[in-house]
Amino acid sequence: MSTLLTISDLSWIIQKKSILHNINFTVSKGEVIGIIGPNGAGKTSLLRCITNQANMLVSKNISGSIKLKNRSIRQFSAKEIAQHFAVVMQKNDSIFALSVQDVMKMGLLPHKSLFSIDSDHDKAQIALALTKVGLSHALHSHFNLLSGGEQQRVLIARALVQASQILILDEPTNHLDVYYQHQVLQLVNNLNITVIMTVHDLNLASLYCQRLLLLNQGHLIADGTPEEVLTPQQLSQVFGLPCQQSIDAITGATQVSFYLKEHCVQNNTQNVMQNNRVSTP
Ligand SMILES: Nc1ncnc2c1ncn2[C@@H]1O[C@H](COP(=O)(O)OP(=O)(O)OP(=O)(O)O)[C@@H](O)[C@H]1O
Repeated sequence: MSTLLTISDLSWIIQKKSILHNINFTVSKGEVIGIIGPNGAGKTSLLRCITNQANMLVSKNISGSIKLKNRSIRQFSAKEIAQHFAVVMQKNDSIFALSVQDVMKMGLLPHKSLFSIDSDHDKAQIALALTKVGLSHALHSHFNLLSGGEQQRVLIARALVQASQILILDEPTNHLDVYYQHQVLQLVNNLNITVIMTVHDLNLASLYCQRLLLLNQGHLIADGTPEEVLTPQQLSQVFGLPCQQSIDAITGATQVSFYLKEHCVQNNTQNVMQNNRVSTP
């Protein structure tokens, strides 16, 4: 697999606090990577650096390098970045006193020249993407009148029409009910493009990501398959709760569960200890 992104010695300090500390990893074409870790670990900050939001890599507080196809990301124009990355972040700007159709059209902008007219192909792309996220009926709805979950699905559909090589998603399952959590992550998996996303739900991350990066306090603690990263020892240390790892009987995926000691039923605990990998912080 060819390397798309190379992150080397990436560090970011704000007000003497280390937000990201000496991060190193590469991303190969076609990988689906989940970034996991507790609140404040630096997950969103890492995504922001990778996509060089607001040209932030020029900031003197950020050191190290990010290369896209062997070229420093600092050398890419905003339009080139948008051609390579489709980004759905958690905090959206106030663009959304718009119809769903207008929000979707914004996904086509990186590939268009100024004043170019919408083609039938564009309209078909928008309709297809909305159908994929179950919102074909919402084309003429006001974006800001949709529920949080529906808005999230529109933004993912907008990223789909952008047809970029790398999809960056910050908590894509936020606001989604369990049905759409699986729908959206399955959809993302079936795109056959490179995906980097932050995910809070470790079991969803395990099911849908082939590789996980575990961050804690700005440090990259582990990088590997779900089975390698979701170890009870690592997770109980990072999240501060006892943790057990098991294999899901239906999916065969590595799964983890956390619990408080107060919630353990004595006999069950002994069985669990015997059958599964368990660790306490
Ligand atoms: N612009 C900023 N100014 C000051 N501190 C910041 C800034 N951006 C991020 N931080 C701090 O950096 C740390 C990492 O934040 P970040 O949003 O990347 O964490 P996260 O892992 O995505 O958290 P969450 O799971 O809660 O979304 C936090 O302590 C946050 O307060």
